[in-house]
Amino acid sequence: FDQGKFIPGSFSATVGIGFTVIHPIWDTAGQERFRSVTHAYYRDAQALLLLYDITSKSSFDNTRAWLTEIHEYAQDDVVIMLLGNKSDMTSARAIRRDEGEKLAREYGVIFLETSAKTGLNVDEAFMTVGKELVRRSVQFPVEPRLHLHDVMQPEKEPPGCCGFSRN
Ligand SMILES: Nc1nc2c(ncn2[C@@H]2O[C@H](COP(=O)(O)OP(=O)(O)OP(=O)(O)O)[C@@H](O)[C@H]2O)c(=O)[nH]1
Repeated sequence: FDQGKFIPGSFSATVGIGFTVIHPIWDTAGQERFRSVTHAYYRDAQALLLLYDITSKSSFDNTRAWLTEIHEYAQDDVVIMLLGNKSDMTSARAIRRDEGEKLAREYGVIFLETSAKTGLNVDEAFMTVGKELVRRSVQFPVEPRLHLHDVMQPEKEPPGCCGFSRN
C-alpha cells in the first residue's frame, strides 16, 4: 500500500514487508499461524495499526484476541489504532461501524473505518497515529536510555611526545 491506496495485485501473505516513512512500517500477517513470529515485530513498536475486514465477522473477532495479546506483549505507551478496512464494500458489510467503535472504546484505542481501495481515511489513519506519537512525546518525554558518558572512553595522556616512538 502506497500513496494512500493499496497497489492492486500486490497482495500476498506478508510477514514483514515494509517501507520507511519516519520509522519502518511492517505489515505482519494476521493469521494465527504467524502469531509467534509477529511478537518480535510489535514488541518494540511505538504504534500499532490493527486492521479487520468489515465484511468478515471472524476477522473482527480475531482483532479482540489481538488487542488482548498486544496489551500483554507490546510497550505500555504504544499507540494503538483499530481500523475497520474495506469500508467501500457497503453491501457486504458484516460489522457495523458502532461495533468497531465499541471495541475500540473497550480497549481505549483510536478507531477509524478505512478503505485501502479508495484511500478513504488512509492518510487520516497515519496522520492521527503520527499526531498522537508527537503528543505523547511532548507530554511524556522519554529519558535517553544510553548516556554519552557511559560509552565514551576517558581521554588518555598521549604516550610521550607525538604519540609514537623511534627505535
Ligand atoms: N474492496 C476492497 N478490497 C480490499 C481492501 N483492502 C484489501 N483488499 C483486498 O483484500 C484482499 C486481501 O488483502 P491483503 O492486504 O492481502 O490482506 P491481509 O489481511 O494483509 O492478508 P495477509 O497478508 O495474509 O495478512 C486482497 O484481494 C485485496 O485486494 C479494501 O479496502 N477494499
